[in-house]
Amino acid sequence: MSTMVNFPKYSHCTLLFVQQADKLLLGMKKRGFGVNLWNGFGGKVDLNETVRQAAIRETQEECGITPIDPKFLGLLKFNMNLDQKTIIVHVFKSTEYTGNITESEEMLPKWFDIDKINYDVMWPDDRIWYPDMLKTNVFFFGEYDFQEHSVITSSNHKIVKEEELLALQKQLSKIPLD
Ligand SMILES: Nc1[nH]c(=O)nc2c1ncn2[C@H]1C[C@H](O)[C@@H](COP(=O)(O)OP(=O)(O)OP(=O)(O)O)O1
Repeated sequence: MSTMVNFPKYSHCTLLFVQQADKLLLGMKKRGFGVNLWNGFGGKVDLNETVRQAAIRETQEECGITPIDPKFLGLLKFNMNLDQKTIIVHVFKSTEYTGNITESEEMLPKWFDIDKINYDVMWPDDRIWYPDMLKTNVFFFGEYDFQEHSVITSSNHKIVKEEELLALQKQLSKIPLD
């Protein structure tokens, strides 16, 4: 049975991927939440910015590039029992970018062959939703309960229509997408 909960504390975050042909750009988090794990680029949405602006800014800050026309693909809701908070993550993907990929204090960027992504060195939910994120024109919603940061106690991943995703975004986040 699902134990999905809503904690009073919400944190609104972004996660952006750059995918080109059979390659995906990931970064290894060098400090803070999710340290040593490989993931897309992102962080918390600041006051007075839209979610999409935050996704672009975080990518610029973390790996030096500006993603072009990031597509909003998915929403992830993480109930973190240990911290008694819910993290809402907005997932974006771009195929083009400007600038040079550079290491930052926060992230070590690296291109991966999509068929060689090692989910053992990533957040445990990633192996569930990355396969859909890597497709084209697939939209998804997922909710995950975490006991500790590395243990998922229940999960619910589903593919949704783009309109449903936009409606869910409005429902779960007070911050406008654009
Ligand atoms: N279970 C999970 N699976 C996943 O793939 N990414 C997760 C995740 N939980 C959090 N993230 C990602 C989303 C977001 O990009 C990032 C949020 O971490 P933080 O809030 O610590 O961000 P930052 O360290 O960049 O903080 P700021 O720069 O202060 O915003 O971690």
